[in-house]
Amino acid sequence: MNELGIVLRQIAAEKKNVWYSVLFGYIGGVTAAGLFAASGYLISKAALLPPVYTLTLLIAFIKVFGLVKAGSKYGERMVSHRATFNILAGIRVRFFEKLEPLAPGIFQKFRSGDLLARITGDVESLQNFFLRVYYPPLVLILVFLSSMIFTAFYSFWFPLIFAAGLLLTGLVIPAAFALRRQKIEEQVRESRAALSTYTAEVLYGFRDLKIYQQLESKEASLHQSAADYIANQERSSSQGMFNQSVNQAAGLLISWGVLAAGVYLVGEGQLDGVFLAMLVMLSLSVFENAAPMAVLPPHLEDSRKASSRLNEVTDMKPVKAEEPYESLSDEAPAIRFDTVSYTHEGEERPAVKEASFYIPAGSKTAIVGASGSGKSTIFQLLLGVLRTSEGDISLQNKTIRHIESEDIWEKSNVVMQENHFFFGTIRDNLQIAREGLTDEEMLWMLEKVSLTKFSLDDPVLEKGENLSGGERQRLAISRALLRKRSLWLLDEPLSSIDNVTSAEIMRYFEERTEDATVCLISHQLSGLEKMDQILVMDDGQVAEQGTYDELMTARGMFYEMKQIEQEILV
Ligand SMILES: Nc1ncnc2c1ncn2[C@@H]1O[C@H](COP(=O)(O)OP(=O)(O)OP(=O)(O)O)[C@@H](O)[C@H]1O
Repeated sequence: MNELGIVLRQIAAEKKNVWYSVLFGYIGGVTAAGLFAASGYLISKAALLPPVYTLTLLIAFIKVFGLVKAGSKYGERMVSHRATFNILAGIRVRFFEKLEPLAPGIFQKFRSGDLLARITGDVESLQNFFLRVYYPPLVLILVFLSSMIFTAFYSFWFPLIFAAGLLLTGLVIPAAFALRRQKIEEQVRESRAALSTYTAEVLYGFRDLKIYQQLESKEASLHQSAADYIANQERSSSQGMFNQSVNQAAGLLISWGVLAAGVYLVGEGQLDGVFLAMLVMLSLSVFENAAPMAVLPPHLEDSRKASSRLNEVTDMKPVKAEEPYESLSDEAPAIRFDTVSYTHEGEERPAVKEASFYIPAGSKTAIVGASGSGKSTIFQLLLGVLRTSEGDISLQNKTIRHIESEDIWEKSNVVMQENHFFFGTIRDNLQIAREGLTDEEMLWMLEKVSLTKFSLDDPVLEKGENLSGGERQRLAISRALLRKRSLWLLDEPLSSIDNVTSAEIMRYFEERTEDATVCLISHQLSGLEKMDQILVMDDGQVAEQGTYDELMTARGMFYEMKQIEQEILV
């Protein structure tokens, strides 16, 4: 039951609606039984030609029972569904609250389609926990107990038959079906996750699949997984109906048992025959409530599995700062890496090995090195997206262990190789830089990054699909420039931009960042003469560091890289 904690906590928060659901459910069940029982009694009594006022009274009772039953069933549906929606909303909010701090590293563990299936399908399936597992058995037991007390006035046999019937329809039959259902529900869940994963892959990889002419085969897999999901759903619901029907048939058999016992007791002179129809009708009505019990175990199992899948995500520990927390000032930070190592999850080789360097406050540092040498990992460590216990990183002489990642992000301007753009307009995408930005400021910035062909109202498609690679980079850098922060982390921000435009942007950038600490990852070695320091990464290690002139004089790795670059350019 531990794994159901996520839904039980939300149910506890809905106490009032839960109690009302039980109350209305109980009144509905008892009045339905009363309605049937009174009808049975009326039919028998009418045959004995009683005074008219007796019949009128009975009919009035039936009408009242009918009205109260309808009202309370309506009330039960309303409050139980209100409770369910509130519970689902609460679970979603809680899930997202837990997911948010995990977001930077979440895709190392989960595929996006699978996450989507958890957020939608698994949360959705938890609605059955409250509606079918949590409170209906309570209502059923209360209605049964009331009926048993009522029928005990006629003979002790009736409560005994009712109890045996409750055991059979509420426990034995549902338990017998549980195992078979469990397997089917597992298949439904798996096929739903597969469908969601295939859908995400086809959507995200549509262009590449088309280019590599693999779209058809992927689409075929997608159709197959959709067909599997539908087939599994069909099997699941037809089996659910079958189980309910068997349970209903068992309930009818019990009612036959009530009839048989009643006939015997009438024959023995222990029961007045006028009550026979009433008792049978009562039993029919009460056992009708027991039929849905057949689907309780699978719903319980389904909810347990769905909760565990959600817990798998929410139990992940976010990379967090430790106490005592320290905060960064708005000043440009000095950065120190002291024998820092980091190995990515699932990898054996460290991406960064015992890296040590110092970046003075307000200085400009370039990080160069072959692809895969650990440059981006250094940035992720610096941003607190990744954390390591091997070595220490400090910002403004404070160890990063005590600084919350949000604090670092708040003080930084980050332009990565790929930056995200939202569906909307250029204005929407620039406005996220800072509150209160005016159109003039944004237009001015677009001019500085040579994006004058765009107006602020021009549309931007999801992920900036309608922009070229260079335009996306320029938009990203202009967004960062509008933020005005004192730490700049740039991961090849101009790699898709032509040299002339790139040089212009860099000139403006240098003006704007005179006092800031700037770290620039670059594959291009020209223009690095202006940097205060260059770090050369090789296989996760800092192989060389110094000014441009120092490295060229040393004739080491940087010098060799420069020679190769020149040979290629000539
Ligand atoms: N999320 C990850 N999970 C596992 N390994 C990773 C992950 N990200 C990077 N790596 C590995 O860590 C090493 C360093 O990668 P990193 O991205 O830091 O290199 P880089 O120097 O920035 O490369 P590039 O210049 O191509 O961007 C590589 O071997 C890479 O395969």
